[in-house]
Amino acid sequence: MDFKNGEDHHVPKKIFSKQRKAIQNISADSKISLGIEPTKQIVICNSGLSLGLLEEDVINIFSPYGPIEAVVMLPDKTYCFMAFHSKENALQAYQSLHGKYNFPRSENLMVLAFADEVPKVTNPWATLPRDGPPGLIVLEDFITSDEEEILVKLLSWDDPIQGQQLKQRQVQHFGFEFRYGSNDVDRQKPLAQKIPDQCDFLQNRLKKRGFSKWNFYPDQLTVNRYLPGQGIPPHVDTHSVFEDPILSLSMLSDVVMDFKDASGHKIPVFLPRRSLTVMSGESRFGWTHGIASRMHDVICTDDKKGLTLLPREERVSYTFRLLRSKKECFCSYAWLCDNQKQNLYQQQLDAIQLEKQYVREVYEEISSHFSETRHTPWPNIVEFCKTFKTGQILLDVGCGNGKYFGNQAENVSLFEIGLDASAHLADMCTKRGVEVLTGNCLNLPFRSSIADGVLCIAVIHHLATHERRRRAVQEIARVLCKGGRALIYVWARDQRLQDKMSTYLKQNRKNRQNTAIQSAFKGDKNNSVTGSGTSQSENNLCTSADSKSCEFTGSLPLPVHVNRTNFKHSDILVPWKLKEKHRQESNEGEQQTFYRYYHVFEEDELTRMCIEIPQIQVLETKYDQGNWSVLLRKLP
Ligand SMILES: O=C(O)CCC(=O)C(=O)O
Ligand SMILES: [Fe+2]
Ligand SMILES: [Zn+2]
Repeated sequence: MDFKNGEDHHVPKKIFSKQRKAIQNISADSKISLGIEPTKQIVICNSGLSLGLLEEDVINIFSPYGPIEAVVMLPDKTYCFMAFHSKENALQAYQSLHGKYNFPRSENLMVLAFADEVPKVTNPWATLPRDGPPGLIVLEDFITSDEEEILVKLLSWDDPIQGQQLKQRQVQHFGFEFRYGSNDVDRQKPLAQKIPDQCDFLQNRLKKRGFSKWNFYPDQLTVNRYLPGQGIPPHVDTHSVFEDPILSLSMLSDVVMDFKDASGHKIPVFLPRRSLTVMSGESRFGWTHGIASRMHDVICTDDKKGLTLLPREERVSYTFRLLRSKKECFCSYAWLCDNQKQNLYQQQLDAIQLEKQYVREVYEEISSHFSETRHTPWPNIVEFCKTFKTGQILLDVGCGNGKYFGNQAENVSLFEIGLDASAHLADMCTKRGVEVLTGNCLNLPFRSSIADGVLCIAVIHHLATHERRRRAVQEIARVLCKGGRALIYVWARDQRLQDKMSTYLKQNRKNRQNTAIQSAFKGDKNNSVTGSGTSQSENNLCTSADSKSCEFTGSLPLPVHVNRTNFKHSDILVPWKLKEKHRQESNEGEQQTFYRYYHVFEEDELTRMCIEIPQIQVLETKYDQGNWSVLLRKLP
C-alpha cells in the first residue's frame, strides 16, 4: 500500500475524503500534526467520548494489534487518540480497521489517521472544569429519596395538567404559563393551577442550608421531563420576566448542564439527582444553560484517573421562578438581555420613525423656503472643492439645493453628483441642470470605490442613533476610492468655543446688540453651514433666548430647542417657521411651525465615530462656526 498517495483499493472512496477533511479539522482543533504517513500514534477521527466511545472500547478494538501505550479520551470531542509501542503495530491496526471497522449500532466505518503525538493529558479529570460559572451553586442531596418520589408522583404525564409536548421534552406549568413562542408569561392570566403545596418546604430547606438571603417565594413553576437522549437547547431564562435567582431541582437522573458565556466559553456542570441548582448573578444573566440531547454524559471515573460515560435515565426537573414586578432588566449582560436587545431594536424603529416625520417629511414641506435661504457657500467647503482635478468625481451626499455644485477651481471640470432625501430639493437641482438623485445616505446608490471626493454637509446630525450616524460615514468610506477624501460637517452642541459665540448665536437679536455683526452675515442669512433653523428670516428669530430654555412639550417626542440659543440637549427638535408665501394651504394669520430633528455633536464625537471605521483616516478635525468638521481620507 502506498500511503503517500493514500491508495488502498479496499477502502471505500468516500472514506478518503472523510479522512482528508478530518485531518484538516482535527489538526486545527488539537494542534497536533496528523497525516497518513505511519507513526505509532493513531487518531480515531470519527468517534470519541461525545459519541459514546469509551476508553475500554478503544482498548478492546486496538489491543489485538499489539501492546497499547496510551489512550487519550477528550471530554467534548468526536475524536480520540491512542498510541502503540511500535509503528508496525499501528500500521497493522490501520490496515485492518481504517474504512473497514463498523462501529456498533451505527452505519459508520472507522476513519483513522496517524498522529505525530497524542495530547498530553496525564489526568483526564483535569480536562473537565471544576468550577461552574460565577453565581452558580449546586446543593447536593437537597431532597431525600422519599421527597423525590412524592414530587415525581405528583404529576401525571399521560394526562398533564397544564402540559405540552415539546420537540425534545415534556413540560407542565404552574402559577403562570411560560409561553415558548414569546419567551414570556402573561401576567394578566395566572393559571388556576398553583405551585403544589408539596413544594412549600423550599424556603425552609434553603434557610437550613444557609441560604436565607433568598427569601424566595416563587410564583411560577415549570416542570420538565426528559427521556434519555432528550435535552433543552441553550437559553437564558428571560431576563425581563424572572427575578434572580432561578432554582431547579433535579430528579430521577444525574445530568450534565452546559453553561456558555458570550465568548463561547463552555463549562459543563454536573447536576446530580436530588440536587438543587441555584442560578444567580452572572450565571443567571450572563451565561446560557442547556442540556445536550444525548444518551450519556462524560464524567470522571470514581478513581478520578480517567473519564467515562454516564448513561442518562428519565429525568424530571422542577424549575422555580419569581415573576418580576415590572418588565425590565438593567443587567450588564446586554447580549443575553431581552430588555436591552428590545431597546436596541425599538431604538432603531423609533429612529426611523423620527427621521421620517421630523426630517424627511419636513424638508419636503419647507423645501422652497429652505432653498431660498441657502445661497452662500461656506469658504472652507469651497476650498475643499477646489482641490479636485478635471475628470474627478465629487459626490455631495445630502446636497440640498446644490449650492456646492460648480465650486471647483478655475479651468477644472469635475463630475459632480448629488444625492438628497428630499425629492423636491433634488428636483430643484435637476432643473438647474445638475445631476442629483433622491436617496438615503445610509444606502448610497453608488458602486464602491468610485468617488475621488465626498461632501456631506449638515446631514449626519439628522440621523437619530449613533449606529445610524456611524453607518452613514461607513457608506461614505465605501464609495470613496483609495486615497479619496471626504469632508463632513455637523452641527456642534457647543455654540461657543473659547467664549466666542458662533454666528448662529450672534444672530440672536439680543446677542446682536452686544456683538459687532460680521460682514459675512450680510451675504447669507444663514451663515451657518448647517441646514439648521439658522436660515430663518430675522422676524422669526426667537428674541427671548435666555429667558426660555429648551422644553419638553408632551406632544412632541423630544425637547424643542429655542433658536439662537446654546443647546441644552444633544437630541432636540429645532423649529422652522414657514414663511407665509411658501405655505401650501394658508390658514390666515396662523404661523406654521415645523420641527426638525437634530443630534448636535459634542467635541470629538464626530472624530471618534470616524476613527471607529477601519478603512479611513481622519486628516483634520475643525470647529467651524458652530459646526464640527472632519476631513477624511480612505486608506490606500
Ligand atoms: O431541566 C432543568 O434543570 C432546566 C430547565 C430550564 O432551564 C428551563 O426550563 O428554563
Ligand atoms: Fe432555563
Ligand atoms: Zn438583562
